[in-house]
Amino acid sequence: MIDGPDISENPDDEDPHEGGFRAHTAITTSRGGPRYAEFSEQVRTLMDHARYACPTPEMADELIEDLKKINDKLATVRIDEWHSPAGTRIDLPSRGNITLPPYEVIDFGPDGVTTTLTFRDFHLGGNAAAHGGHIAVAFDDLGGFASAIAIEGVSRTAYLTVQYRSITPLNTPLRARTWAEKIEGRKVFIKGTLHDGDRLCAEMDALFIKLNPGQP
Ligand SMILES: CCCCC/C=C\C/C=C\C/C=C\C/C=C\CCCC(=O)SCCNC(=O)CCNC(=O)[C@H](O)C(C)(C)COP(=O)(O)OP(=O)(O)OC[C@H]1O[C@@H](n2cnc3c(N)ncnc32)[C@H](O)[C@@H]1OP(=O)(O)O
Repeated sequence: MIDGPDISENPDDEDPHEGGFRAHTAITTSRGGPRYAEFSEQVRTLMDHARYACPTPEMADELIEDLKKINDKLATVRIDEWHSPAGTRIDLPSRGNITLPPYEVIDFGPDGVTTTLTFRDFHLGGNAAAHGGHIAVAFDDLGGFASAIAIEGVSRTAYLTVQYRSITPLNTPLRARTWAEKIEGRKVFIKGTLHDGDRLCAEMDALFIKLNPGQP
């Protein structure tokens, strides 16, 4: 174990979860192999292009065949969620989880978590701005991160409110910050901000509940 949240350094060597959630914060750097970062980036680029693509019927025919091959290949290496690299690779943006908009951790500790977060073409809401749902997704993960640091354990979101203050641009490195404002028993009150330079794009107010051992 290392200092900080209840972290398992060898999540493959033990029962990796209790109830319906991880018992520990699983951290890895080698799952998926040395080129897993490039693999993730190619998937993200595919998602970005697909969001804006308007293929000709002929190209759609070709793409469907190509994508079927890739999906068939990926299906052969599907494993359970507890052992998948996605979400545990702390050396990669958003811990290698392509579900999340990519963020890079600048700093984390008792004062919270600071990251550089970039919404990409895939996260388009409209008019070159990020979709509000994706902003909430980012806040949920970064809020969970700040909560994990604050309580040195695993928690789950009870509520999460976002105030959208100004347009959140795509393909622009933004500054996201989350921190625990107050802890009352199992209740962890988390705040968050998202800035484009000095401009406030969004704010978060959330409650995370520390899970009891074995809680589903
Ligand atoms: C570069 C280096 C990096 C190093 C990395 C290191 C660490 C990484 C760390 C961490 C990993 C990062 C991120 C974390 C990942 C993901 C975060 C996303 C999390 C989620 O995406 S998670 C999915 C969405 N989430 C749900 O799916 C929840 C569904 N739900 C439930 O599972 C239950 O509902 C639950 C468990 C929430 C509570 O249930 P429960 O039975 O345990 O507790 P109970 O109901 O007794 O409530 C206890 C007290 O909270 C109050 N309370 C409860 N709910 C409230 C509400 N809504 N509003 C106001 N107060 C509320 C009660 O009133 C009571 O208060 P009081 O004690 O005062 O009476």
